[in-house]
Amino acid sequence: MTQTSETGAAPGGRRAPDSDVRPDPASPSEPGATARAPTGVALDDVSAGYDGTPVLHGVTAHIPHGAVTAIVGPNGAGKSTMVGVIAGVIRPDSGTVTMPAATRPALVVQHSGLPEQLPVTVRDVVRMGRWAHRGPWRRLRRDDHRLVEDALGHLGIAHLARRRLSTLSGGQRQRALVAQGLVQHSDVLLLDEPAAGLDVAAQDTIAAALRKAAGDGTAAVHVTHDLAEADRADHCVLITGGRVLAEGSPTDVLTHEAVDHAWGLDRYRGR
Ligand SMILES: Nc1ncnc2c1ncn2[C@@H]1O[C@H](COP(=O)(O)OP(=O)(O)OP(=O)(O)O)[C@@H](O)[C@H]1O
Repeated sequence: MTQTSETGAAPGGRRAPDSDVRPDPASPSEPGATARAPTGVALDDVSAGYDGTPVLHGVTAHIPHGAVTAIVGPNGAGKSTMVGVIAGVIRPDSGTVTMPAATRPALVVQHSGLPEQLPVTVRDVVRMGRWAHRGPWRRLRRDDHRLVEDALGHLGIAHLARRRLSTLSGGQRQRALVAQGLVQHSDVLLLDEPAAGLDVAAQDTIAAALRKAAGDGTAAVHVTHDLAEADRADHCVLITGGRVLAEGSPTDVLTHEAVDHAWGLDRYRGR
């Protein structure tokens, strides 16, 4: 049984016969399910890329539940590709991704990836997050509406709920997208550079949302270039050149030596 068949492949994403995305039978995923096994998402020797060009090379990593995980690395390291593989929108060429049974990871991309004139309000965008449970354009239930209003509140955008998304600032849009990710109540929440270009208040709001999701038992993952923010995560994966350079607690991973090596700064030392 695989889960990627439900999610489809991203443009250029391919699936090889020896790749697999496996449900973890030990862990439930429906909202309200509380007895999550402390397993998380496991990537085992995953290779993936685009149109025959490899990007990830034998990535093995563990994304724990009930924790905030930061994925860091230089530009082009493969962070978004790794998140895409976990989300199931990029099919591995080989290797396995194991996650809780029936989980549909919630993926939040950057606001800059949205069509400029999308004719939807902020509340519409957040409601769409419930489609994972109800189906597209289906009538939402009272519980769904409550979750939507809660998420609008958590992200500090309740007062913007009736505004068209296209009329908002970048930071406000990003908050709406994170709210959409939150209401999916997935076991696995993936935010790709959620705080890029945002002010300190917006960054704090999104960090708090990640922390809350982790507190609810979710594997809350964010890609970030902010090493101070990564340092506040519970778990950190440092990748460079499509390979995991280090994984573990931020203190263990984000050493001067590892950071210098990953970003190629060691060649500037000693000048
Ligand atoms: N849709 C795509 N088609 C082809 N190549 C791609 C695609 N998306 C990314 N790549 C390539 O894959 C490599 C890794 O890209 P990826 O976006 O995963 O890196 P990243 O670590 O997230 O980078 P950044 O920090 O710059 O966002 C890069 O060389 C990039 O050019």
